[in-house]
Amino acid sequence: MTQMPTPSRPLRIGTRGSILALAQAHETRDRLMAAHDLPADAFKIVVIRTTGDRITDRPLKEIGGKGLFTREIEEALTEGGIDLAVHSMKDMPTLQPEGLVIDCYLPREDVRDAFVSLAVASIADLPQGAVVGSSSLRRRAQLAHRRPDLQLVEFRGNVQTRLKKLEDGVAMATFLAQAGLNRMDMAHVARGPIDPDEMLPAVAQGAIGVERRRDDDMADQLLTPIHHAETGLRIEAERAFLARLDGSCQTPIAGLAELSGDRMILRGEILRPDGSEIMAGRREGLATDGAAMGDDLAQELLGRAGPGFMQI
Ligand SMILES: NCc1[nH]cc(CCC(=O)O)c1CC(=O)O
Repeated sequence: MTQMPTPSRPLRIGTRGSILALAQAHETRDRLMAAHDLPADAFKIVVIRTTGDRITDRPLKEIGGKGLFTREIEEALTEGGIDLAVHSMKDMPTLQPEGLVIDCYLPREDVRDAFVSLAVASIADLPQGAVVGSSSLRRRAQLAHRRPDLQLVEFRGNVQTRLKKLEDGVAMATFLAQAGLNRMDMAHVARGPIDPDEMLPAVAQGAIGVERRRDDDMADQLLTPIHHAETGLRIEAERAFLARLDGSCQTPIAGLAELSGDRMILRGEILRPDGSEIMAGRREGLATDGAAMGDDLAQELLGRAGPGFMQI
């Protein structure tokens, strides 16, 4: 336990207001309380509404731009309205604004996608031509690649909205991150996680990062004992892979780093949005070399794909 100065005011933790985001903010607060033996009222959770929360009637890829779920939160952090920001790393742009840094990661949850259906137990059990709901470019492309017979429809909204759509017969199945379901105690709504060999997850899926102002030494000291180093190494590798590819958020990208002792295996893939083509590869090396492995793997895939691949 570190000896912390008694804060003269509560430490403000910024988050989105969704049930999942609040669960993540509370987990962060609880870990900080335990690490520093601080009471709950040493912290204040501040809910911030983002562009992605406001616009619910259009697919996110149409709204475009990076950081739909994070921009307003980062602005509040920069301006000093909050002291920490808790993020799903999956939603984070690869670069943080000047003056902000993410160097604290909580232990990663399940990285896998979950299959959700009231009718069938798995992708393989979906009948020919079945309708599947997803607005994720990656999941749509991966599914189209595996099962070109399926019909894809846009599906947005929170878990409840999506389950209602399944009940109403809008689609026979959909996908959610297993991590989000676990954190909301809602794993029972899914049929179970999908093996990454079948559907490679999004970069940083299941990982929570805590952002702070770079020059805020108090925040740095607070966060150091709750940082999970293994998660940090994996996210560093996956995000280096993403950063090299990231020219357009219109390209389906998947990536997953796994550790075995001091070794890391990084898998990555890029797909055509219609699933007609996939470029996949892997790197193995020292866990501490993840950033170089990610960058190198991305360059290999870009080279194999050729210049036209990343544009639609
Ligand atoms: N794109 C929204 C989003 N951002 C993070 C999660 C889930 C939690 C996580 O991956 O950490 C989700 C929902 C989902 O994909 O089902």
